[in-house]
Amino acid sequence: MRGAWTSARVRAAEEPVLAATPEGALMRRAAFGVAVQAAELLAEHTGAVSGRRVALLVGVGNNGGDALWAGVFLRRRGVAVTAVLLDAERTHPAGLGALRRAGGRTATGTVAAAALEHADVVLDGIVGLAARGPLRAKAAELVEHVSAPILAVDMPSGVDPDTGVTSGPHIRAERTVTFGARKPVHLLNPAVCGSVHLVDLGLELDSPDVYALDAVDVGLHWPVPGLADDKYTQGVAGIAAGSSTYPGAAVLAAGAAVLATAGMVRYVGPAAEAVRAQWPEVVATGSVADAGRVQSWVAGPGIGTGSEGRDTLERVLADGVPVCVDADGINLLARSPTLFDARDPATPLVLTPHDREFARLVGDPGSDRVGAARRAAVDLRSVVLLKGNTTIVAAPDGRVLANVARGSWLATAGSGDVLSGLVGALLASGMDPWLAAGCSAWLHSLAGELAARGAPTSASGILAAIPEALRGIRVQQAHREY
Ligand SMILES: NC(=O)C1=CN([C@@H]2O[C@H](COP(=O)(O)OP(=O)(O)OC[C@H]3O[C@@H](n4cnc5c(N)ncnc54)[C@H](OP(=O)(O)O)[C@@H]3O)[C@@H](O)[C@H]2O)[C@@H](O)CC1
Ligand SMILES: Nc1ncnc2c1ncn2[C@@H]1O[C@H](COP(=O)(O)OP(=O)(O)O)[C@@H](O)[C@H]1O
Ligand SMILES: [K+]
Repeated sequence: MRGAWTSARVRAAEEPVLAATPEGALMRRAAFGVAVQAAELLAEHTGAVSGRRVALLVGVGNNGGDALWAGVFLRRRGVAVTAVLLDAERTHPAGLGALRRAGGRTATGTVAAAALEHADVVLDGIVGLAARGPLRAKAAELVEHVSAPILAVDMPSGVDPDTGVTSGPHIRAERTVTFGARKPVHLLNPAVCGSVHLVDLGLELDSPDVYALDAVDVGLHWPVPGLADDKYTQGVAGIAAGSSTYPGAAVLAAGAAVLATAGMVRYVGPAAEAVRAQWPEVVATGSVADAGRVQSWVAGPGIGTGSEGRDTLERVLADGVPVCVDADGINLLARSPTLFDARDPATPLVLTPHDREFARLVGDPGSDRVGAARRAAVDLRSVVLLKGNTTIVAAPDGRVLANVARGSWLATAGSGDVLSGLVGALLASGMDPWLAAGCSAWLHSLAGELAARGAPTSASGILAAIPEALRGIRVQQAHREY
């Protein structure tokens, strides 16, 4: 798993390393990493390094200092470097002196505009860890002149380092070189960072503020039956979904659970006939009382918000096994919070709201979706999976992971029902509920991409792509084992 740490924690971790190293050593190390990546970008885009032009956008702090020192290293490779200073008086003195000695130039006014317009690559050293708010007017005006690829120093300027939120003009980088540790922006808003490269500064950091999964993580955790397993030992997932009006939600959620893991799926509800017709392997009954034992429940997709749905949800929450509550189940909880009392707080609960359901439950998530999901998880003593292009999964113990979707094809009717079936299957396997929700979101996104392949798909298409997505991560796991 990759981790990211907030700017305050990275600063705190830098302190002892700064104290133990000669002055400027850390900055030069960081800047060298920037120069290496800048040279690579130059070579990729222009076919050469020596003789090419790099412009530096230099703010008033150490982020600007990094850019200036990177300019020094690029000069040594024969690059023409021009620094555009946002405030000459407050520019990093050692960096500026070193760049001048190395033959770099500084520019203001129309010369600066021309340097930015003609650069082959531009380094964004406007602001880093100390960033607050969007680019200020002067910086924003200068950035207007840039059409070359931008390499962000530490992070793209104008973007909040800890939330990834943009609220005005900001840099959109092709590549970002960050130092010491990834910051949340790198996991939460990769669209503005481009590819992220990490320069190790020897910082000591544990328990990241935000995690992200990759294919190997998901492949390693996804349950695979062993020699001694049978259909029961792998966990039986129960699906309480659908209604006579919405049988499709039940078919999709049950189908996702069938395809996600081996073992067994039970269904309860008024859509039993439709579910059986599509998935003959599902054991379908009319009510929770008749369902037989399960190791997890999914409750909510398409159950409506009437008394029947409410009774089902209450029974499921009282069943003493992990539950994933989605869609109408969340609306029912929002409308009647006393329903939460049916649950033993020690039994895991995963809530999977989209923004509007989240708002009904605990209020508008706002732009800081990580903060909102984290608070909701603590308040509701549940894992909260807040859906969106970036899906946030927060656990009541404070762990948060972010899953950035591969494109937006998942935004299609019934897609969430498929996700809830995946979560139910992984909960039944006994997986940690936070990880179960995270792995589900990750695989859902991959299945969406495989189903779409560049053209609109459907929830049924996403469902049908689950086996291919799983085969893909099993291959990754096999590679890791040898
Ligand atoms: N510490 C270390 O060991 C190492 C640190 N390293 C590097 O230092 C960086 C942190 O440097 P830093 O602390 O000097 O602040 P930095 O981010 O350059 O900001 C400077 C000033 O910009 C301003 N400003 C704020 N918002 C703005 C906006 N939206 N648009 C425009 N301007 C804005 C604000 O000043 P103000 O004008 O408000 O007085 C702020 O004080 C870090 O990201 C990494 O690159 C590496 O060398 C590795 C070793
Ligand atoms: N713009 C988007 N980009 C990527 N994924 C998205 C986007 N919008 C929604 N999604 C994903 O699509 C799914 C939609 O779920 P949901 O809103 O419950 O739909 P439904 O109720 O129709 O099943 C979620 O997994 C969500 O994360
Ligand atoms: K920057």
